[in-house]
Amino acid sequence: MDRLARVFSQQDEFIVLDGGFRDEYETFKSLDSLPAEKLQRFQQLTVKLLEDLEQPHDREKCAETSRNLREEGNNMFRGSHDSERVLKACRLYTGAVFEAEDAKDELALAFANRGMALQEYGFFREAYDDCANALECGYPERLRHKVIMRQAHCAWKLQKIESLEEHLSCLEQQQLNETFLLQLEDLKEKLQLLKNQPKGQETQKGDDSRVLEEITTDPGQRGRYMVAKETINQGKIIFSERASCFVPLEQRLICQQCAASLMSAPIPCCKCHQRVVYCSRKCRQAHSAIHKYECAAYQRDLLKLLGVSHLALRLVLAYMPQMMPQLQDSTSAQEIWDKIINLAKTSDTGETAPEFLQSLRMVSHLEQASQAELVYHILCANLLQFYLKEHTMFFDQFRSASASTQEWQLITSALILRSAGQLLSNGHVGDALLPVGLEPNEFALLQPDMWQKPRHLKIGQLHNLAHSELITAINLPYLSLCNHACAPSIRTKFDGCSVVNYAAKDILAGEEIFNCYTRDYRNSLKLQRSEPLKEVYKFQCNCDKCTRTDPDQDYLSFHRYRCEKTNCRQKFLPDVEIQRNNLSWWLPSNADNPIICTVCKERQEFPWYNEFLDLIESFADSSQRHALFKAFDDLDKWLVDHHSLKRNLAEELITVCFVEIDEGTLLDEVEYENLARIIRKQLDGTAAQCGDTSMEYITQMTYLWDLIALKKCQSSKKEHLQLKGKLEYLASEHREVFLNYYNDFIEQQCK
Ligand SMILES: C[S@@+](CC[C@H](N)C(=O)[O-])C[C@H]1O[C@@H](n2cnc3c(N)ncnc32)[C@H](O)[C@@H]1O
Repeated sequence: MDRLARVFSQQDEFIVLDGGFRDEYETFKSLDSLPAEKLQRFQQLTVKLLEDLEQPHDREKCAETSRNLREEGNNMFRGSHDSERVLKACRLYTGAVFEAEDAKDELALAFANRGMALQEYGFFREAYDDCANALECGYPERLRHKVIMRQAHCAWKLQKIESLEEHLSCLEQQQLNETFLLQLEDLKEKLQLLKNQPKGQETQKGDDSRVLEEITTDPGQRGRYMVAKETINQGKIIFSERASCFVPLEQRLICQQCAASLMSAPIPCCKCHQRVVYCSRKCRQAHSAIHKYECAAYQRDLLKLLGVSHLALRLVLAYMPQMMPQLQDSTSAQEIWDKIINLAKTSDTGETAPEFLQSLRMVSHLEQASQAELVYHILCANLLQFYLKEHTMFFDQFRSASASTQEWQLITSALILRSAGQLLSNGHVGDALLPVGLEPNEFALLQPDMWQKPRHLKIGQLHNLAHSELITAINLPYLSLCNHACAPSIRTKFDGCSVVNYAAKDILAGEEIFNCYTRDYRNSLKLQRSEPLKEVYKFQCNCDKCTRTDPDQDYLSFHRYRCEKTNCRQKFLPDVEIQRNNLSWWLPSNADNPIICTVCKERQEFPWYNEFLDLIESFADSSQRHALFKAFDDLDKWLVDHHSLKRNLAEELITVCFVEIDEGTLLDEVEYENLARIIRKQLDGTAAQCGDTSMEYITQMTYLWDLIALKKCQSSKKEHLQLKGKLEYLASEHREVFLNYYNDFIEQQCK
């Protein structure tokens, strides 16, 4: 980052924005028209930066590290084949696959061995892919029949008749020993059985594809927005959208094509130093049209430095081929740019318009950005365009176009800048559930302590998925048409690179459908929301919640106290102004912001707070636990209704309890019931403040599921079904895991 900041601060002085920002094209045109010597100095800095980012690569070292990990995997696999050891071997082999990088011989062996372990564990689709990976990387000729046999076996398990036929016919042409001949005969019989099997009925999809919403335009600042065409009941799906452009946040190792976060056999790009992975060969193939232009940037670890401009680059890489038919006859950069702007002005805004057109039409407030912010985005766009020119074949696609390559370079810089500006006020971030405390280079499905078989957790392990993280920055131009209100009308479920939007309440015909760009009115003060809305989205919120006489009443209802002074003991709501708009005094950053009783004006000392934390610390000591549960109940004396601190303290208590349980501490019956009671109370508080379909609710719910699965608390069938109903709001990869857990351990208790 330092290096980038240094170069950008040197390049800064070359950017002259006399007369302000006109548009993206004019900005780069004026940069291009700098005196030749200046322009050369400016671009030399870019060249030097890209050179400096190059990283040394020692293939020998990679091969050695990979070999060692593979051997460790072999030792693990050679022992007993209990499922935990097999999964440990898969994890070690995954390390070998990653570390091999482009040391192809080692890579082939690592893939082959991982395929063997995955097959043993029951991940047949992934094992099949790994066999293909091993063969592709040049697995030794004399042993290839072993890998093909394994592939055939997986194809049989996956009921892929054509692939099975193909592999068997390939094996028939090989010289096989007796054991392999027997296996071949066996698989041939299995193939016949598969072929004779009656075909499964095609399931009819219900046709509920009525469009419930439409886009309207306000000529003023509010621009386009979404309204309900008919009454939409709470919980109904309003619309879904699949994004073709997203980037992993914080260099997270999720599938670059489908954003899957639960991977048992991640396939890395072997060239870009373990920074890019796919969940399958299919995804790797589908992403190759983008990755061929990004690989060299990942090799230099350039993209993590560029924030929103990386996503902007993806938009340009993905949409350029779709725009080309309309642009390729233009003879000058000016003409191309005018056509792009005209495309963006056409009126077709619906869900059915191609994604690139929907994206071209997204609003941008770049003209209102500060000079420093603007210059930063200009320099990022310039850097990326220069990178594409020097290190990729990106500009080859313009060879048959009428305008010159230089003109396409200008257009590319301008488009990256334009997309970045649009994404600043239209981009979204997607979340997913991940195991608590997972290292960035570890994979959830390969954690041996958690799983009993593929996608089936061990009993009592669901809470280890109780951690929601932001994993993608994602372009969803249709969802972006929703304007903001502090009480959103939708609940957005992120499912990989798709979203499903549910009605968060009943919406009447003709009513506007709002998203919420910030924390909502129950989770923030008006002032805390209005700053980012002004800063990032450039408007002042006039929604119902912000314009009522007491705009903070809902948030404050989660901050009601009873005064601790004996001569007062009145219920009070803190005064937002006196509290300097920050009521979370328990956070270390707010330590100098004590709460004052608005009735007696006395400062509150909250002695019970530290006492409670001390009791949590000594949770392992069974003699203290009773006092802790009692202290939790006593919080009701000072924290009124669903005070948000009560939720926080419940969370601390529940987390510590489960850490102890995971480490083997056994609670007695009463303690478990107490714990279940606290979790239920916590869920009630979460439902009140965040909603009972929120990620907060779902993550907290996992603790109760574990106690029910372990038969450690009383629960009713009604409660089980209520909890099961929340699965709807999970991404499909997680829903499968939760549903397996329900079926494995909870369903039977309903009978
Ligand atoms: C994600 S876009 C929403 C769609 C946008 N109205 C359009 O025409 O494309 C965000 C921008 O819409 C405008 N906007 C969104 N909500 C608004 C509101 N409640 N009041 C005024 N403007 C709003 C702001 O310009 C904001 O930067």
